[in-house]
Amino acid sequence: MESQQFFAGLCPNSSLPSIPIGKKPFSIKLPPFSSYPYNQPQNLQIHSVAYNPINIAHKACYSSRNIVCCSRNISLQTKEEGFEVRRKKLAVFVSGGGSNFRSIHEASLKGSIHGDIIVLVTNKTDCGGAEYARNNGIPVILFPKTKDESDGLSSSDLVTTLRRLEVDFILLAGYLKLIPVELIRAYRRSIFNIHPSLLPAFGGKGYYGMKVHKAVISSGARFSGPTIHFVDENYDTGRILAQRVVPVLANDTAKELAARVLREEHQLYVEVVEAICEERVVWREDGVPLIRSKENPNDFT
Ligand SMILES: Nc1nc2c(c(=O)[nH]1)N[C@@H](CN(C=O)c1ccc(C(=O)N[C@@H](CCC(=O)O)C(=O)O)cc1)CN2
Ligand SMILES: NCC(=O)N[C@@H]1O[C@H](COP(=O)([O-])[O-])[C@@H](O)[C@H]1O
Repeated sequence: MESQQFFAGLCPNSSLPSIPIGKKPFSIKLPPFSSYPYNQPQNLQIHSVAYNPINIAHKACYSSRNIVCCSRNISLQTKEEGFEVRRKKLAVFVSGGGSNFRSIHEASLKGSIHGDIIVLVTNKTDCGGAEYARNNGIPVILFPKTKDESDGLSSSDLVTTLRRLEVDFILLAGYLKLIPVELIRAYRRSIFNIHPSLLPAFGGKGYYGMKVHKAVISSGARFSGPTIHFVDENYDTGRILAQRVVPVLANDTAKELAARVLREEHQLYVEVVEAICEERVVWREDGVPLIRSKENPNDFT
């Protein structure tokens, strides 16, 4: 089978070449992989090596049925072949009711998300999300430190704490403060946000909660829906990873539209976090992130 070489979002090196658009990436047959410096599980097929013309570094790209990973020392296995991708550690950031946080937590407990929420971060320790965390034994961290909240963590202390907890991914779910550049640099391609409109429309500073839905209705837009994107230094400008569309009805109130979008958010975020934890996020050559289908490894959304 000719291998397709996509590069899992977990690969530590952003200079990895990704798939050329519309072209099969070149590959060569591997030398006997016993000479490989990678600790490969014996049962995996190594399909090819993608030589990175830029730095001549080469990475073993190997795949099992569902997941391709280009890795240094990440032992990759799939459930179907009796193997297990490492279970991921998640931090969720909230400022309000936390319904997305609850959906993700329930999916983790049910087992569909191959990861655990090990800490909740919030700027409002009395919000609904923080209360749910306390009721479910999830530690709560106050961030950021402000003049009113002096016992909040500083950005550097938050990075240190999340690193010590070995957090793999950060999920923003209704968090209303700007994530500082220190955290973004410490968790490159590992911070995600859900926004309640079809970005890039109706995003940016001032666009949060009901303000978004009111703007959508006022604009006359006929469709809306949630967007999940990577987080960069600015509000809502990171690479889009997933979207869902819902209709905007002629007589919709902002509350009715918000409820319709939120129902989609709960499903979409769980699906995306499942993919993140199963290392099914891959990067197209032009920098667009895609999600590899669990059922058919040749399908991407
Ligand atoms: N560095 C980033 N930080 C955050 C992002 C991001 O994409 N990059 N996303 C936001 C979430 N968000 C939209 O999805 C968002 C949240 C809040 C605001 C906003 O305008 N906030 C107000 C303050 C609101 C408050 O304190 O009650 C403001 O900054 O004036 C816009 C978009 C999370 N962080
Ligand atoms: N711009 C950020 C933003 O508006 N996020 C939105 O806040 C709500 C949080 O609900 P929840 O606390 O019930 O998950 C969600 O609708 C989310 O899209």
